[in-house]
Amino acid sequence: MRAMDVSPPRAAPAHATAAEAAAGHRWFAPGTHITIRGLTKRFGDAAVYENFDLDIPHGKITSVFGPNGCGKSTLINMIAGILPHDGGQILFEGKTARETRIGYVFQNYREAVFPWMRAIDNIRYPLQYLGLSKAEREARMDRLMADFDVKLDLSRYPYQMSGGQQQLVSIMRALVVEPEVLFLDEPFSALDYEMVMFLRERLQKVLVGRKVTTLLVSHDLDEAVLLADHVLLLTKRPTQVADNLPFDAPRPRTAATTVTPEFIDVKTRALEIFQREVRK
Ligand SMILES: Nc1ncnc2c1ncn2[C@@H]1O[C@H](COP(=O)(O)OP(=O)(O)OP(=O)(O)O)[C@@H](O)[C@H]1O
Repeated sequence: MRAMDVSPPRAAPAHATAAEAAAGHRWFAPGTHITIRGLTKRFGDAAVYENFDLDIPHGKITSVFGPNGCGKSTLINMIAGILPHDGGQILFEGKTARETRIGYVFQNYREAVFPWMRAIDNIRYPLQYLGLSKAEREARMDRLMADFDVKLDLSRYPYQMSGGQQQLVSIMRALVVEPEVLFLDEPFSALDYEMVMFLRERLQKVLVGRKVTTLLVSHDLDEAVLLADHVLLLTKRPTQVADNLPFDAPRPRTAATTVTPEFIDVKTRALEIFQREVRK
């Protein structure tokens, strides 16, 4: 039997190769939170990912953008550990997804919130699994309420709330565990614009303030760029990284950010890369 690798995770001076990853190395480049090496995923005979490598930076927001069906949701679901992969390695500073506190916000909030629970109980729900004292659970709830500055009556049930309000509940529920990594799959796509602006603004404040490593899948290029520290552009299948564009405009970013030259420059470059990939 092979001895288990019980050495502590360690930062590496350079990137690990896929072969090193396959050999069970748990080291990671400084500043990197998620290290993906040699990732492979097939659905039947169709390879979605083949020997895919990626480093995701710590405490930053990375937007994932790419051609239709290239595997954006598949990627974040594999990283989050809710979809198995066929080969390769995904580590969070040397740890597995199970050893990492993760939050996930789905596009379909109607299926994500518990209809039989009041909004406040939906938000509080995951805290019972963290083994915290009552005082600490209450402190977490208070911090979250203060961060979001919610004016909403949270004693209501989901059916008494608008779609945007339900998505706010599901975002708050994902954040109450104070995740190290947050996954957002098209979180605003079915919401009205006023609510989208409110959620973008509050979410940015919390994620940047708490330095949560975030992966956001968005079909809206404006949104992908607006919220991101890095815009990860993917190719068609088998999917590879087409480019990874940094965007370091000051925060908070608002609708006014979208008319700045920096924003337009990154968006234009992203669009060129996207169109090149779609035409291939
Ligand atoms: N459970 C599954 N069984 C078979 N094929 C699947 C399954 N899940 C995804 N696929 C296929 O894998 C590919 C990637 O799917 P995925 O949903 O990750 O892409 P996406 O980039 O998020 O798509 P979209 O742009 O439509 O949101 C698609 O061709 C999809 O049809």
